[in-house]
Amino acid sequence: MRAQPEASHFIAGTYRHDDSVAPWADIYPATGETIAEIRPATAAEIDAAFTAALAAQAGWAALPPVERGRVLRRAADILRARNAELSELETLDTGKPIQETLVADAASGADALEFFGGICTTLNGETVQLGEDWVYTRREPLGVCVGIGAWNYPIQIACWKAAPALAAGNAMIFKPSEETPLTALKLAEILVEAGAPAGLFNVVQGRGDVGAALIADPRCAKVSLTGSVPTGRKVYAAAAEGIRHVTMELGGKSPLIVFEDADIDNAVSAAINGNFYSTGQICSNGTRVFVAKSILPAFTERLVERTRTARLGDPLDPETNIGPMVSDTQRQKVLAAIARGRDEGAELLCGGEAPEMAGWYITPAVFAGVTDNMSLARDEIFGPVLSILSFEEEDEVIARANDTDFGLAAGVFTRDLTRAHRVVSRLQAGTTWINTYNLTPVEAPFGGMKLSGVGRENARAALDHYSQIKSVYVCMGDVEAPF
Ligand SMILES: NC(=O)c1ccc[n+]([C@@H]2O[C@H](COP(=O)([O-])OP(=O)(O)OC[C@H]3O[C@@H](n4cnc5c(N)ncnc54)[C@H](O)[C@@H]3O)[C@@H](O)[C@H]2O)c1
Repeated sequence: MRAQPEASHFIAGTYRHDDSVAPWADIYPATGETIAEIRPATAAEIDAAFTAALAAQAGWAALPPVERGRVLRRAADILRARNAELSELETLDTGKPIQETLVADAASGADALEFFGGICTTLNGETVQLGEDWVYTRREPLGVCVGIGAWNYPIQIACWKAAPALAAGNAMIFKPSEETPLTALKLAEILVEAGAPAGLFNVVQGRGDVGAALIADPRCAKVSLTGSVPTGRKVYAAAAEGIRHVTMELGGKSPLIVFEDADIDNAVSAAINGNFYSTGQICSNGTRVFVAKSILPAFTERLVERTRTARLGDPLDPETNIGPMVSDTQRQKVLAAIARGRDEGAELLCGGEAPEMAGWYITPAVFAGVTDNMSLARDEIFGPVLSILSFEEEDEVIARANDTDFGLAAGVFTRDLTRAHRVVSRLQAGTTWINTYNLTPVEAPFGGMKLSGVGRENARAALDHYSQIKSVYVCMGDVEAPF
């Protein structure tokens, strides 16, 4: 098997698993070939992960921040040095084209480790003067944090959670998605190589039941989930039992609004990036493309013409820009959403087919004539399906863009400076773009409003979500009492 790790879990600095547990097959989505066999964690392995994490965390939190930061920055350097091999592994696990994984996955994880390795030295409290007396605050770690990942950006998600968690002095137990178990193990190896104490970052494998067992453990101080809204509801409820801290990075149905004065080619590029990158398996995708009526024909023609040039194929070929879906299950869900869209009366202008080739491919689909109540405009599809809706007025499009339970992201294309800021300020979304789409640098907070989530990843904001404030009142005089 091409990508078999030494064992399924990485706990207390070493690989291990219980041979008596039946494995599942980890499959390369482009061929259906089994590339590794992975075993779910047992209760004893989950216990070992908490024991190791707790033991490592106290000493780690006591280090001067600059020393913690140095370890994270070294890990960033190792990730970058191994980018080619990590990218190939990520492509095998997810089916994403190598031209994407080389630039967007381990590379973005390295950015997170470098960024949080730098700013953890600034995680300070404040002093509040109260006459003679004063209060100072300390930003303290939470303890052992649990990270649970989705399958679309496995190593990026692991790094986006581990980097701020460790920077703030916590330990982490990370459970990757069962579809993509491999690269988080590499991150665990690399952190140890960079100088992190054994047990600081552990990886345990499994499905939802293992995730649930991690959250239920009384030693879990926080859970950060990247996943769908239905899973988010379960994880949030489980976390509530133990009053754990939470970060929820959930799904979306985001609007991309193209006004009549937009640069049409740039807007088309953004629509392509915001719908078909990673074969459409991106939470923040702008799947509802609202186009001003006056430019609808020009925009649609250009979009379809360019979408037809997409190159499906072997994800390891550098020329391929559309890989397969992550699993056959996901492909079937997307094909069903496409069929429903046609039944509801939307017009399929191109794509939306499962080509006759090995692997779980779907050609990128563009629908026109989509209206607000169609399932295409309401449900998160999580595949290469773009819907065009037309609009006439600014107020109208803002109201329609906000008419969704999700609120992850939104984009606006216009050359009118004041309109751009005015519209963005009224959109109910946590991550927004003006004249671009889906750029997520580590320096910018990322996360959702409404059902799309709670808390933020990246930027300084993430450190707040991995630390808690202690206030210390300092009395400089005598203590008065009534008797
Ligand atoms: N907002 C973001 O940052 C972001 C990023 C990527 C993906 N997503 C979302 O993720 C979804 C696709 O990923 P997916 O199909 O892997 O999501 P999913 O919700 O099916 O699974 C996510 C993770 O949760 C685990 N899980 C499932 N049930 C659980 C339970 N009861 N307790 C604990 N853990 C449990 C799974 O094993 C997996 O590791 C989409 O909805 C997408 O929008 C969000």
